[in-house]
Amino acid sequence: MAPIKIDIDAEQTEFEKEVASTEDWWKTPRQADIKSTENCRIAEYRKEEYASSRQALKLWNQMQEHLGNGTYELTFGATDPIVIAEMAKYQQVRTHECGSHWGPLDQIDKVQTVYVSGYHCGFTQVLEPGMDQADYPWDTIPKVVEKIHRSQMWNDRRQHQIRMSKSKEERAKMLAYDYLAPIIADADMGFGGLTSTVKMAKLFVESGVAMIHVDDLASGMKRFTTGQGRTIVPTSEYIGRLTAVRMQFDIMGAETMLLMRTDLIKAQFMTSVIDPRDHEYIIGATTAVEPLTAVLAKAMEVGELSLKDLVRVGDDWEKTAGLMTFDEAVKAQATEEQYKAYEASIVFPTALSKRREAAKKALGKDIFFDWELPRSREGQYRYKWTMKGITERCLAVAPLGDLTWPRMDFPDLAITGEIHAALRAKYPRRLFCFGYTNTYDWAGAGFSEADVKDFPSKMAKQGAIFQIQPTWCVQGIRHYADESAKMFREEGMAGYVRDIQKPALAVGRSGLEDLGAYLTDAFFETIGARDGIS
Ligand SMILES: C[C@](O)(C(=O)O)[C@H](CC(=O)O)C(=O)O
Repeated sequence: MAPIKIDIDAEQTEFEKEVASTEDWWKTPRQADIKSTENCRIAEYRKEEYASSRQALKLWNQMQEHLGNGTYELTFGATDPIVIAEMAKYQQVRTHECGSHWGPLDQIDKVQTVYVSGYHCGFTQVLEPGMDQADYPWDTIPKVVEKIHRSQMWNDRRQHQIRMSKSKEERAKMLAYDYLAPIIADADMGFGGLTSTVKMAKLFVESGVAMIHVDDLASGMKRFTTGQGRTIVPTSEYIGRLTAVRMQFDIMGAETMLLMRTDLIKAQFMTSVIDPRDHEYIIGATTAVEPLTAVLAKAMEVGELSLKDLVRVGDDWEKTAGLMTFDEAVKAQATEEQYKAYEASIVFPTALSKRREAAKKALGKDIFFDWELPRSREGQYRYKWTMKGITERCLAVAPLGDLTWPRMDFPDLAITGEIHAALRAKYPRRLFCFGYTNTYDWAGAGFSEADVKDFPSKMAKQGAIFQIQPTWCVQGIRHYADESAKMFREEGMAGYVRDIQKPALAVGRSGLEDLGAYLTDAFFETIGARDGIS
């Protein structure tokens, strides 16, 4: 291929125009709360028009409305286009007669969006299924989002074709649905190195996603049956992941939204102590015991130990190690005045080395504290989650994205209230997410049915205007599939006609029009292909 001739001055003028337009874009209301990366000088910068931007603006506007009205979006996890098409029937009713005008605000109800769960995709959308370890290829969920978005666009076209084949009088009697619900997808921890995070962010924009969430979990270190569930990465690594996404969205000029999730709540481990912002929360031994790994190695010499056996050996070791944070170790040995003097001399973020110096100065002696001794066989450091630690981390990354999600698998308005208030003290328009789990025992925790009904609106009043039940796509589908399989086994077609076909046809859900029978035939009419019969 022969090189092209470039007018250097014209090229420079065009690039400066692009830079100027990016800086103007960053001043729009949608972008105003975001600290974009100063990357628009990156030569790769090319602002394109993306469906992702259209859908992100739609989602952002929905959120502004919820923020203004004290309402909230509550949706559930799904990946099947048929499920997602049915979800659209519980969204605004749009009448084509008034263009793309949405139904009145009071018609905005829940289920205005679609959530794509990593937990679900890691089992159903991959060649090799598995538990929610986010160990599947990083392009798995972007491809699922693209499939969903294409099906939404197809349904929108199909619906338009049917409607415009009818008279105005007939159309006035027909319901129309907004199939183009914004899609929010689980981007897990960004999938390893920062370049894979950048590529994943690019693929998500090109897939039509409206928003993704990225968390601070360590890759592949979740444990599900031993109670040692969550390992997180240092604050610096978390910031790196989110900055990689922010940079890629900025390079593309995409309006795509970023939901920043932290799994600090109930986290027990951290992969590294490289960031002094985390030192306050790292747990160490305060007695000169053998390293835990040496004790575990000895225990394993006597024979095969299960994970739970190893946890038990670890629990026994803990009783001798005096595990606590450095501040707790100082407090245990200081007088009230000495501890006050110690606290007054440390400012955030204070590395352990500085804390040791401050303690020696305040107490006149060294404090024995060794965070290496409790390290696990995978090298994890012990971590103590605190409200202060969560708030610090959420504040550190807030300007990089749109919403904050301090993930917790138990509904506690006191915890979310404190964290959300701390964020809003600095970022008054901060929006939040809350996710529900499929196993929480609401009744056992004292919630009445009325409490459960009211919980989402109470959470919304704290700013969590985006709420998800991500695992309906596993628990819900299993439940209905189980019922259907049982019905087929026990009653065959009689059960199918009674329980599925009759109620479905009663509301016109034959499946034909939903799968495009009219549109396909319209192709034949247009192409003029005749098979000699029709
Ligand atoms: C939201 C989530 O990331 C998902 O993959 O759906 C999971 C869901 C769950 O485990 O309940 C999560 O919250 O980690």
